[in-house]
Amino acid sequence: MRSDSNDKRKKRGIGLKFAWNGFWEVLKHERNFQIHLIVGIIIICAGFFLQLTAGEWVMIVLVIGFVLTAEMINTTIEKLINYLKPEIHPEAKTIKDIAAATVLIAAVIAVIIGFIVFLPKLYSLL
Ligand SMILES: Nc1ncnc2c1ncn2[C@@H]1O[C@H](COP(=O)(O)OP(=O)(O)OP(=O)(O)O)[C@@H](O)[C@H]1O
Repeated sequence: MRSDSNDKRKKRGIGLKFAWNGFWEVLKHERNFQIHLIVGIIIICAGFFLQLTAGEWVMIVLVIGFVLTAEMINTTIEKLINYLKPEIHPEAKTIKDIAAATVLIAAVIAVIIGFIVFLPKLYSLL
């Protein structure tokens, strides 16, 4: 019984370690992810400066998470295609283009929400 729960805890720890490895891999090697993360950090600093409300924070944190997650899914799909189909192929192109579109949609939504949240605050500063 006790060893069962120890095993479960150990497995959860290993799972977290693998997830951290994946995050670190993307952080170290993926330029677009690095850019999105830096922009996210700048937006969070601006949020503190402009004293966002709880509701505004929820929206900003959600869209930052949405863009970073989309970027990670895009990277995963690119790596999967490079592994399974390294040669030029029209299906590989379509799959990669659709994965890239996921990031584009997330980024456009993030910019729209950023404008909705930040423009009135910046306007009231002037
Ligand atoms: N095997 C392939 N066959 C056909 N077209 C491909 C293939 N690999 C990539 N492409 C085309 O090149 C584009 C860029 O793919 P690539 O794998 O270089 O992504 P990337 O430039 O690393 O993308 P990101 O900037 O999002 O990391 C794809 O969207 C696709 O249009």
